[in-house]
Amino acid sequence: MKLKLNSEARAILRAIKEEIRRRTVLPESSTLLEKFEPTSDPEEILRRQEYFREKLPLIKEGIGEYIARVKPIRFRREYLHDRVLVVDASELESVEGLGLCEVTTEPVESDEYHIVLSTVGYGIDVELLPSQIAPELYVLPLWENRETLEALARIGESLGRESVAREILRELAPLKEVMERRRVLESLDELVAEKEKELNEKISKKLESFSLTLTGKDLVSFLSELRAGNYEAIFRHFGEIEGEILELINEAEEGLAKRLGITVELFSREEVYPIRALPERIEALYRELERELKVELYLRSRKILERIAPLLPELRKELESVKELDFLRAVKDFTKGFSFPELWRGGVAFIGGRHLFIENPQPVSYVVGAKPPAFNAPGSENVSGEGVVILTGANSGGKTSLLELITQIEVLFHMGFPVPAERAWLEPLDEVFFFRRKRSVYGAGAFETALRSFVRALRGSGKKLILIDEFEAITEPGAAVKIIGELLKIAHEKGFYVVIVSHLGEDLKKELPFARVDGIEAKGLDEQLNLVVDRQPRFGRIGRSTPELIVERLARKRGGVEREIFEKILRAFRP
Ligand SMILES: Nc1ncnc2c1ncn2[C@@H]1O[C@H](COP(=O)(O)OP(=O)(O)OP(=O)(O)O)[C@@H](O)[C@H]1O
Repeated sequence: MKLKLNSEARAILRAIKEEIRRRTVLPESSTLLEKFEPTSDPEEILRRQEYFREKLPLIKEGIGEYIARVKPIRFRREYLHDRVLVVDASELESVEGLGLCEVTTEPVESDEYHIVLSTVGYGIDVELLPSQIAPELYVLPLWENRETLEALARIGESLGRESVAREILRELAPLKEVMERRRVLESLDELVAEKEKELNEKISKKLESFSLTLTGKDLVSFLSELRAGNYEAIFRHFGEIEGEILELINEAEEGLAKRLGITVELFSREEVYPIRALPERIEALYRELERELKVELYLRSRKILERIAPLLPELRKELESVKELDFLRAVKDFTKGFSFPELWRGGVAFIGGRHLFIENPQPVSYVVGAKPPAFNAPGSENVSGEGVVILTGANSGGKTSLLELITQIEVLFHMGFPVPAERAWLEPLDEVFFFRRKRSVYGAGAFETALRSFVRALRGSGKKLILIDEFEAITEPGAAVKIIGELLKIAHEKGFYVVIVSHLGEDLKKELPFARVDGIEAKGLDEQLNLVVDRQPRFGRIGRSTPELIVERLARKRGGVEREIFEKILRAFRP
């Protein structure tokens, strides 16, 4: 049973949804709003209230930051070109269906592929399961989404439970080393170039200091050796430096080996200076490392997956529930200070209602229909269960805003949400109509349209709330009294709840003894003749209008003949 809303009431529903939507941080969370379409079913309203009562308190401050860091984790089926699977002919068909990698029944040259898997003993033993053939397809997306896992773990903590994401993160830890080596591999060229430069700088320094030592005492003995034809000694001298250079080369290669986790022989020993890393050796090193890392990654992934595979369904659930948490967080933020309305069989009543879209609104209490025993707004003794109310009062007093507030409260109530009021008593309705004032459109067209929609609202039966903002603006006051009078009689007979804004309170009251007339009034005028309005309507009292207040003020301020005239005018307002 959906609550029916006319187009202007629906616009308020849309505005409310937008408020919640803009508070969510994930793109899909607001789809949950679909589950909270306004309903007329009291049971369903209570169920939703129960849900929010239970869930909203669980949402802790700061959880939004983690929610924002949760990205979807996508596991994609990919064809892996780096491996081959050697199987028995009988298995061929079913395994090709998996579409994960090359499959053959013949033994293969191991150079062709980095990884050779087999069910028949030609490579790494596997069963024909995606998790054994291509475990990286599961493990790598998780590794790449560590931030999401970490955020999930934090969200779990904030909810007081351990997320499976924490466990998955722990299991993924052994991948770190392989992934680091992969990174190093990717920058192998730069790394080698850097080492090469460093090495040549060291050698060049050595050579400089070597030439320096020759200029000293050494030079004399060097020359005498030369004169004596003792070349052996001279070569020994050079040999010494050569040994030192070789040592530097070894050192550089050892440094690289440490980072790459593999023995390395890259630099040519033929030339002395500058030393060059041989491109074909770099290439060979790259290939060797690549293969080793692929195999290593495969083996570790397989082992990790064995342990985390049972956790993945739960992870999926947790990821899904983040949307709900995001939604709840948005609702919690939007409904801060709101309260859950009580189900009530007598119309609409609330204490301290706060308009959603007015900044720092003056809280307003209001009642249409039966008055709840605890409804204690000032002046409520003048309320005696009227279902039809005529709302009168000063221009810009807040009449339209009050109709909006009533609609907001009704819409939120029927969505199962808390409402912006200290306390509220609300009856589940079948239909809510909100007719805004049609601004200064005179003429038969607008009048006809408005009249037709009112009559449509009055058709049929059921629980209805009809809010009408100043209908007389589009017709003549005399005619308006007759029309409104008849419409409200019908509404009264059918037991519909109506609030109608009108300046014709006086005349309508005469026609409609069953209706209550409320008034929003100015507390007075400030120095600039501006109204100081009390937004709280007075129950059962016609509101004085702006012109009346201005006349009153002038009557009080002026003296002599003028004052007499002003007082005369003022008396005309108060028959
Ligand atoms: N409860 C409130 N607290 C604070 N400001 C309010 C409140 N209600 C209305 N206002 C402000 O008063 C101004 C006039 O409100 P509104 O348009 O509802 O008055 P109105 O009585 O319908 O006026 P009119 O007679 O011109 O139709 C608006 O700027 C609105 O933001």
